[in-house]
Amino acid sequence: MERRKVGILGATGMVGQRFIQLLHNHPWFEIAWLAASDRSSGKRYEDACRWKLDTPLPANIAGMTLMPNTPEGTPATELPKIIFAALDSDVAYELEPRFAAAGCAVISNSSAFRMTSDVPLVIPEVNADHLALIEKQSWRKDSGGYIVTNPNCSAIGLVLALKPIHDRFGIEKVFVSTMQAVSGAGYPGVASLDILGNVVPFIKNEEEKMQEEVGKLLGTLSGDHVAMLDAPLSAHCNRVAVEDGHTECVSLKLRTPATYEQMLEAWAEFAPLRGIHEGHPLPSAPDQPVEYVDQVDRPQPRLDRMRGKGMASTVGRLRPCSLFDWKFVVLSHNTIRGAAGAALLNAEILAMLDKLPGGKARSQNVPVALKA
Ligand SMILES: NC(=O)C1=CN([C@@H]2O[C@H](COP(=O)(O)OP(=O)(O)OC[C@H]3O[C@@H](n4cnc5c(N)ncnc54)[C@H](OP(=O)(O)O)[C@@H]3O)[C@@H](O)[C@H]2O)C=CC1
Ligand SMILES: N[C@@H](CC(=O)OP(=O)(O)O)C(=O)O
Repeated sequence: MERRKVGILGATGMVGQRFIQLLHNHPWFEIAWLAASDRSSGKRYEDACRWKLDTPLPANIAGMTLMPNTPEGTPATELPKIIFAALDSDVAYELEPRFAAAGCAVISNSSAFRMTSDVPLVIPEVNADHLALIEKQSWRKDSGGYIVTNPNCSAIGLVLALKPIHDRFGIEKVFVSTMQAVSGAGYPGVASLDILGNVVPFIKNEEEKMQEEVGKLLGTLSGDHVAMLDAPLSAHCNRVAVEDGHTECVSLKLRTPATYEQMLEAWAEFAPLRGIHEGHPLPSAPDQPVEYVDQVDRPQPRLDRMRGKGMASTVGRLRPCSLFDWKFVVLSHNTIRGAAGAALLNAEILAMLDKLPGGKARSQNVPVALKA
């Protein structure tokens, strides 16, 4: 089957590189267009980018020329209708709407529009029904284009672990303290003299983003907006000297009591995309979105971040909490499940729902709950 052409905005950055890695040999999508800042425009990708991943830069990408970063900079017939965006939020704020207005599906990583009422903030296993909001966007009505976002990298791992618990027992309040990898700050990111042998107890805007995004992700779609989850969350966010993988210590108060076995059962049985998997797999979806590890000293970033090819959220150390009900540790890969892999999964579910511009349905077998 012919693959759909896609573009990457911010292709030279940490998340842009992950997009290239994850899209290499993707069964549904093919990279046809790359752009970054004006500094990079017109250069060959291998000359503009400092490739930082542990797999080789694909040869077909190395020689591609970076295009201007506006839709007008590329002839309309050559501009892909699916754009993965990995831009800093101030740049995204300006550029993403221009691509949506030009008829592109903008699958964004950035925080710029996550909390905008008609923009879906989506983790497919958690709230795929929120994708219906794209139909409320003026770009969609005018040109067919739209913006869909994935959450902050710390919010994603946490919400995957919270969702099955919330569905069964209800969440009343959450306290979370993070230990976030340096790759989360992009490249070159945090200076080595600031982070080596050190912990930095501040990441700009991170605590605020976690607090509000969790409310939207676990909220309820109500017509043209999402009614936020009514449960307070307090976050402490810290930068630690880890390369990849965000670790989070979580304490939870539930609305109805749950036993240890019931908590583990909720995580083990959480497989909302499995029905879709059976006939028409989403290529990037992990079979088990939340994996529980029994060992007393896990999860650990180096040992557990690649579970589910970097798309699983790993939970461990479930134990009673003397302040709330339960406490545990969550780990997820910040540039795969927390960024490029999350966006790719959003694009895959949009393809399956036949919502990508210029496409045709991947499946006749879309579960009723997802028929947005
Ligand atoms: N790293 C992570 O773990 C996560 C990151 N994110 C978000 O993803 C986005 C990208 O992050 P990350 O890849 O880490 O950042 P980087 O700093 O590594 O990369 C930034 C990218 O944006 C490009 N860029 C910079 N200025 C402009 C401009 N004016 N116009 C067009 N392109 C521009 C850069 O191009 P050039 O090389 O030419 O300068 C580069 O490709 C951010 O919004 C970030 O918050 C989200 C979740 C996790
Ligand atoms: N701020 C995160 C990464 C990130 O870019 O978050 P966001 O996508 O919300 O801007 C970190 O430093 O680890």
